[in-house]
Amino acid sequence: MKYDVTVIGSGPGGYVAAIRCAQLGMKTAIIEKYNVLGGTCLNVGCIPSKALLDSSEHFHNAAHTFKEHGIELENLQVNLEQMINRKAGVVKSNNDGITYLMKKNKIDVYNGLGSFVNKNKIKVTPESGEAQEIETEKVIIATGSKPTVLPFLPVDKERIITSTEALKLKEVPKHMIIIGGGVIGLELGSVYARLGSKITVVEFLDSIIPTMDRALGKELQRVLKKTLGFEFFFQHKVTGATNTGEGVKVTAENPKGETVTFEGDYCLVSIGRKPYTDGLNLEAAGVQMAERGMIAVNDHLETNVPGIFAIGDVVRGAMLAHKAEEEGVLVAEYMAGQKPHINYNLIPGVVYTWPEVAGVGFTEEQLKEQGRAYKTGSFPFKASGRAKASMDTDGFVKVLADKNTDEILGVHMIGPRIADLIAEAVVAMEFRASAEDIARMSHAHPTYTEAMKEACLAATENRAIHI
Ligand SMILES: Cc1cc2nc3c(=O)[nH]c(=O)nc-3n(C[C@H](O)[C@H](O)[C@H](O)COP(=O)(O)OP(=O)(O)OC[C@H]3O[C@@H](n4cnc5c(N)ncnc54)[C@H](O)[C@@H]3O)c2cc1C
Ligand SMILES: NC(=O)c1ccc[n+]([C@@H]2O[C@H](COP(=O)([O-])OP(=O)(O)OC[C@H]3O[C@@H](n4cnc5c(N)ncnc54)[C@H](O)[C@@H]3O)[C@@H](O)[C@H]2O)c1
Repeated sequence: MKYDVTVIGSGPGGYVAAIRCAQLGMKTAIIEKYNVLGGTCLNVGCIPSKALLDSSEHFHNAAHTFKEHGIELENLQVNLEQMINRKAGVVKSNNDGITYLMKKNKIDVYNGLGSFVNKNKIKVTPESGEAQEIETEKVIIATGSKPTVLPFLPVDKERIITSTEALKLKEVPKHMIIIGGGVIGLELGSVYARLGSKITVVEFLDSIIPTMDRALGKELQRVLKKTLGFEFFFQHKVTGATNTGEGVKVTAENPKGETVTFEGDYCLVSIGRKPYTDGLNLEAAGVQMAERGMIAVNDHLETNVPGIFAIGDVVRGAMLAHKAEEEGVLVAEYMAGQKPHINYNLIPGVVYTWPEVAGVGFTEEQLKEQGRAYKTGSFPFKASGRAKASMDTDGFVKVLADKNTDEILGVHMIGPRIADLIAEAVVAMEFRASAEDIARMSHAHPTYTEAMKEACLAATENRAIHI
């Protein structure tokens, strides 16, 4: 079989690229080594983690806030097995959805490991059965990433686990030690803290979610400690972890250079992810690598070999599903002769804790580093009528705008339903709105979105109304 384009990997980068290629009239194939489509995001990432975050949030609210709302429950219990089964059902229904989309767009799906024979020929080796070769004019590599593991942190998938195992535990841990205070650690830590686990986060740097605007990590740390009892150990360099049979022992070096030991029953290693290219046989096509295991690409996401492209977690940039999707669309449109563009500075980052956290554009730290003249406007949710009604008063919206032109340069939020609210900031910034533009737009009352308007009012001339 000969294709115009073959996509290797069916995550959000790969399957979206395949659909866009098919929409543009290319004869398209997609190769996925597992028997289900959707990649990390759908099978062991975004979707299952959000399913468990939702379930655990219901439980936490039932246990802690329902009474205040006048709803009384007796014998509240966690049925973890049902929670995990529901999650599996959510994943399955999305798997089916992608299979349907492949059919609808007449994309041929091959299950098996894809590896280059040469730049126009790919061998597909299924788990069982005969391998076959397909010919192709162009290739999009979308093979994603895997958790980073360190030699002194031997993940045994029993007690010392990664996010993949944490999404299907058979019991609620008594004490989960989390190595790395990034997105995965805080989201999955929240799931189990809400179900009753004690959570200890051991972080190498001096803040959680350290790449986001620093004000967000500070507020999230305060709230997670207050509402879920998280304990944080910063500037601790983890040096080892051992499965003791009944539990785990984690050793770390504290800021004074002393060795400290943490004991728990599970240890989640969430210290980042690394690009995944095992088995691709890139040498056969002559594709060059960049630093840290990434595939090297140019601005059009084309590798050094003309006609071979790479997108998503396997190339530079944020390891996010929506970034991978945009890149998939860009490559398809570029192949079709269009002139697509991605503004990487406006790809939002979201953490699905409660309160949720999100940011887009420059952080205050980045603006300081650039020496840019900027002004800030903030609005706390404790002054929002909507947030008071739902008792979600932690957090704020912070807007950074150019001091001279008033153009919005960054928006950083922590609070209720922020994951959805950040879209307004993205639209505003894509259209290069000023803070006053947003401040003058009507925002429905009472909604959480009013906090964005108020923060823009605060940034404009310090004229927020409700504070
Ligand atoms: C726990 C967790 C939660 C996350 N939550 C979010 C979130 O809420 N929002 C967000 O934006 N991002 C989230 N992410 C990150 C997100 O999952 C990734 O950024 C995204 O999946 C990257 O997409 P991708 O298409 O590049 O690769 P992937 O989704 O990793 O897909 C790559 C696919 O390629 C296949 N493959 C690899 N090699 C071969 C081969 N040789 N032949 C055939 N197939 C191959 C793999 O099996 C896989 O299916 C989360 C990640 C994790 C782990
Ligand atoms: N909501 C989302 O969008 C979402 C959710 C989950 C995962 N993801 C993506 O998946 C990727 C991986 O997530 P992650 O949480 O593993 O990585 P991360 O990069 O978000 O966080 C890793 C954290 O571990 C710390 N760390 C690194 N080495 C350490 C060590 N030896 N000891 C102690 N701390 C150490 C880092 O300083 C950092 O704070 C991220 O790039 C993220 O974008 C996104």
